[in-house]
Amino acid sequence: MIKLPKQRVYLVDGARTPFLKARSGPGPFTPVDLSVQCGRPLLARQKFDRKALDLVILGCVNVIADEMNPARVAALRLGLGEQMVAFTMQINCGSGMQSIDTAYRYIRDGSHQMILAGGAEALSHSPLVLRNSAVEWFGKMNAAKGPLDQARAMAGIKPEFFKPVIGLERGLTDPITELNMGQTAEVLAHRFNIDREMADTYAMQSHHRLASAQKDGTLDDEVLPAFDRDGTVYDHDDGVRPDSDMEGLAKLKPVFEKPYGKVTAGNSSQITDGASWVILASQQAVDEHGLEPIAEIKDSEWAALDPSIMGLGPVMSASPIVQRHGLTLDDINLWELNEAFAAQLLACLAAWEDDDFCRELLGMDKAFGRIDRERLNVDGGAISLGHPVGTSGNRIVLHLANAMKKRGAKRGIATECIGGGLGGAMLLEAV
Ligand SMILES: CC(=O)SCCNC(=O)CCNC(=O)[C@H](O)C(C)(C)COP(=O)(O)OP(=O)(O)OC[C@H]1O[C@@H](n2cnc3c(N)ncnc32)[C@H](O)[C@@H]1OP(=O)(O)O
Repeated sequence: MIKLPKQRVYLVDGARTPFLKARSGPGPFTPVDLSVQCGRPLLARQKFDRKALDLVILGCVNVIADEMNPARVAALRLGLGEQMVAFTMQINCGSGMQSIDTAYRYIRDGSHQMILAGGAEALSHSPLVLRNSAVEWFGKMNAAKGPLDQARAMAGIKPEFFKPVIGLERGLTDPITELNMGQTAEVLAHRFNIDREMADTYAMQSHHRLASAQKDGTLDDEVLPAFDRDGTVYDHDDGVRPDSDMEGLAKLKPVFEKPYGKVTAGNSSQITDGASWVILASQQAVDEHGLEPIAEIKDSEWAALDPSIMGLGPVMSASPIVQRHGLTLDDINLWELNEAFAAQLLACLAAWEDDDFCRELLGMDKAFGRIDRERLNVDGGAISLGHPVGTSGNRIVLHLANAMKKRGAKRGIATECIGGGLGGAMLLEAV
């Protein structure tokens, strides 16, 4: 058997679009448009020739019909040439991290030197799935020959045809448990006693942190403006509410469990469009092209758990990484834990502090420990900037690398929960 050399893998640069809140209709950009919008300026600022890239991988949950394999469509629109191999990955909210992990493993194992790995999602363009009777009716309409046939087919129209089976909830219901993602957060709020005040306090902090990062220029290299065909410029994450306060948050009614639930529009991640790319390179590519890495990727882990408590995916995936490196939670200087819901994130923190949970699910003899809140999601997260599901995993790795560099942090973990009962985590180290 051929044994390939293990190479060190570096994150050398990355960028994303602003995250744009999905409003009533389709937003200005499709997943590929978003990928091209941030991919073009990202590649333009590199020293290396585009031909030095070996592969393009893109995570995307809701692929749209005229952009099948969006990775390849984006690669061609980015001018990466007909020879560029490009594939798309789907593992729900883990898609954008899975693209980085796959790139990391290819480079580490020696088969590739430099890979463009991204995530793209336009939730405002999510396909509407119609019931079979409606699809049959559209088929008859299409096949109708002549006005009489058409009139006959038209007469069969029913109002129910216009009610999608999967519609504006955008595929956010788990098919096995039939729980909406928000309901899984309610399960965790109940299990770990997360009350409304705790969830709202966390949500308010997310908005304040993002607002301050936007103001002080922290995101300037990371978030590149996007331009639509009318010349409108989109230059910031537009879901942020800098003036968010406890009074306003407290007025919101629970959305997923009425009337006593804890999860509201204010303490949930937002439905958003956005894309993100990172460039990963081997030591050889770094030396050859004179690149300046931001961080080194040291390890990754995927975990599976009961879909109804999928929100604990970060605990199940990040813990084994910390353990196998002989570290404690306190040795991790920065955390990016995707804010699917405030209650879900707080439940993860509570689980790590819970003797019973750590015994039962992590096989430890007591609680793992406490994560310092000042090291967690330091510049906001999906509650304030939104959660384009196929993109977020990519964004949190990119932002973790940038935040580690800015703050001189030695180690960081990016981790997220994944609908369907999975979790993903990556360990980064300063270079
Ligand atoms: C594995 C995983 O990652 S699972 C997670 C996957 N993602 C999800 O499940 C998405 C979860 N989020 C959602 O489904 C949606 O955001 C919902 C259903 C919770 C809310 O949807 P919407 O009602 O469209 O939310 P919207 O952001 O428009 O807020 C509704 C109202 O709440 C109020 N509101 C929202 N945030 C705040 C806030 N911080 N302060 C005060 N009021 C607020 C506003 O009044 C707003 O209406 P307005 O802006 O028109 O005045």
